Amino acid sequence: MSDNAIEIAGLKKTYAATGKSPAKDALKGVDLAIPRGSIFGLLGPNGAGKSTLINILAGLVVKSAGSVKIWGFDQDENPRQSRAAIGVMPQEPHLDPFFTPAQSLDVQAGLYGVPKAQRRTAEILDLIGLTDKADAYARSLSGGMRRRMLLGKALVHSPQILVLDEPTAGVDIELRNMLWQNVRKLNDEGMTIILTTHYLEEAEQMCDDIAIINHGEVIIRDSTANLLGRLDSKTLVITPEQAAELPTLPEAITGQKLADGTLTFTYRSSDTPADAILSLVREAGISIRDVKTREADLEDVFLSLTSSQS
Ligand SMILES: Nc1ncnc2c1ncn2[C@@H]1O[C@H](COP(=O)(O)OP(=O)(O)OP(=O)(O)O)[C@@H](O)[C@H]1O
Repeated sequence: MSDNAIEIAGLKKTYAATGKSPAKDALKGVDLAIPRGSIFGLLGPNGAGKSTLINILAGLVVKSAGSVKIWGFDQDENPRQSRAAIGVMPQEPHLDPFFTPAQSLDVQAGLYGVPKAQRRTAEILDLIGLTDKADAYARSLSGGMRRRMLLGKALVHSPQILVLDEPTAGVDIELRNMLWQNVRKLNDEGMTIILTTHYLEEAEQMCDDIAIINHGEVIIRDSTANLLGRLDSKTLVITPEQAAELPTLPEAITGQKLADGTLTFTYRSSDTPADAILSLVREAGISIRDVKTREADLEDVFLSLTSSQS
């Protein structure tokens, strides 16, 4: 059996033309393998095709071409098994107005054919911190609690793979922390996690591997560590003792004077030692009050890869 949780080959999706909008190739032949046990980030600008990909995995959108294997089960040949292996936490909280949280989880488990004796309602309510709301009226749940329910519902059938579509968009810090703690815990217990997020700092902290999608294609897929190593650019941030102008710089160094008088120097650490910049600054007669360095982060990598394509 393969070591991949997900194997996607030649995946295409064309949304048919409607009224005035022409047909849209949302995925143009995606190949992607997601290792078992990993936390995998699917990133990309708006409209890149991330939701389309996730919705195909979730069985909500029908692909136009290609193959999708979930936990080794081909979606077309073994639809039931492939669906049982994956749980999806969608973006939008939606409320089951007639069910309490406990009932709602129970109904969801029923939809997945989980026998009563194997239902984990109490355990899931505890995980998502809603034990004391188990029997509350649905309408009394806050927006944050409704989000928690989305996570709970994605877990009722004990899937091997959990997909989170923008789980922290617009949520407060407490809920964000709770979500990430749960993601780490589930991953430590062996669950494969796939997530999309617009917060690149979060992806940098959480994900072992990352794929960046742009215009319906995977433009890069690598470990987070390798991606960060791709740009060996560094920035030296200097606060001068007195107001100072940027000195004349060689081509390999890009300088900027910020509104607060701080001078920044961006350079490739493999070509230019920081000392060369400090010498240039001193030779220009600038005395240094403070100096800091900043490494390239995932945002820099993301922009360098996607901006050349748009
Ligand atoms: N149901 C649909 N019918 C027609 N076109 C669609 C449909 N859903 C998405 N698209 C188009 O397909 C492309 C990919 O959209 P998708 O929602 O997958 O991107 P995304 O990367 O998830 O973006 P976002 O981060 O904004 O959610 C976009 O151009 C979008 O307008």
